[in-house]
Amino acid sequence: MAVTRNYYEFDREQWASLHGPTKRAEITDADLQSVKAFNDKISLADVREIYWPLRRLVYLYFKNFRQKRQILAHFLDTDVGPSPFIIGIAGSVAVGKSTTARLLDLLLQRAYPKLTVQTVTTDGFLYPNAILTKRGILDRKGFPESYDMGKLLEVLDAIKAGNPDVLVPAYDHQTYDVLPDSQGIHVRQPDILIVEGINVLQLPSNAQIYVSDFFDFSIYVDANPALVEEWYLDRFGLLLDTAFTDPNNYYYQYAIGNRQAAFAMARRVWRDVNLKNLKEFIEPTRSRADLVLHKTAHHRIDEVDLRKY
Ligand SMILES: Nc1ncnc2c1ncn2[C@@H]1O[C@H](COP(=O)(O)OP(=O)(O)O)[C@@H](O)[C@H]1O
Ligand SMILES: CC(C)(COP(=O)(O)O)[C@@H](O)C(=O)NCCC(=O)O
Repeated sequence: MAVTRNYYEFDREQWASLHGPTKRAEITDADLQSVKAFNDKISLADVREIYWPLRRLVYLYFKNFRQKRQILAHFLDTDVGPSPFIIGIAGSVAVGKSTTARLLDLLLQRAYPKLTVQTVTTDGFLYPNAILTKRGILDRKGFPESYDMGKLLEVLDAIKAGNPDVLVPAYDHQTYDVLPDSQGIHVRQPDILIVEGINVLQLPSNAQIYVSDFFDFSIYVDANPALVEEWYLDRFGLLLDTAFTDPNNYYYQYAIGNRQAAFAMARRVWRDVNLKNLKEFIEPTRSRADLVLHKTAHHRIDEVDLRKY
């Protein structure tokens, strides 16, 4: 293990050895199959070698968090009430944040069935298209000014304070717009909450409080932007053949039109919007994460960096 800057750096083999003593008892082959079912492209080797140690680390931090809450209650001689352990997951558009979030969610639930785990994404905090259009920033979707960060902070505050039912707005990639509140997600005092989004480690200037102030653990999913572009275009190609063929879809015109023109448009969107956003606003937040999962070709994780302090 090499220690550099503020991180311990592990290659894949070193990280895989940190699975802990109970690894085999906790997860069965049937569980692995259910992981596979949720995304058939997930490598089971990644689950064993990367996600089992990660789940163990998260659980150790979770136990420590609970102990600290008990100490606080003891000190104050009062019931401090429930408060979730919150995990933030950041990284580029299409790097695999939501896949990482869902996988970690599933593995935690499998290993610790008495705990409740919920996952939310921050894209529901984008301003509606009508507002973005009015402000002339529809082509800046995903950039800091396209999110209602005040609302995100309020919602996280309510969740962290143990509010029994907090509504998290949702985003629909189909219509390319935020959904009405009736279709939001209700966060109901989970033990662990995973919050995934490109902006979760950002520090907006003049803010008094940051999203990451609510996190007890944070992960940055990292990869070479040239690879992420490939994954973005792969996903675009898949959607072109499936979701985009729905006439209500924002990209429907491309699904029924010339395929080459559609890909040319997707490459432009990648270059002018998502890559620009990655370089200017997302990548600079990497050094704030507690853990960096670095991916190479085919989403294979080849290095894990763990923050020292
Ligand atoms: N570990 C993985 N193995 C294989 N494919 C993956 C993996 N993680 C993500 N993908 C694929 O990469 C694309 C982007 O992943 P996604 O989780 O949707 O990214 P994000 O939430 O960061 O935009 C999707 O097509 C997804 O199926
Ligand atoms: C809604 C998003 C900003 C969020 O990204 P995600 O959480 O899916 O990684 C992104 O998917 C997006 O729509 N970007 C704008 C440019 C584009 O159409 O890709």
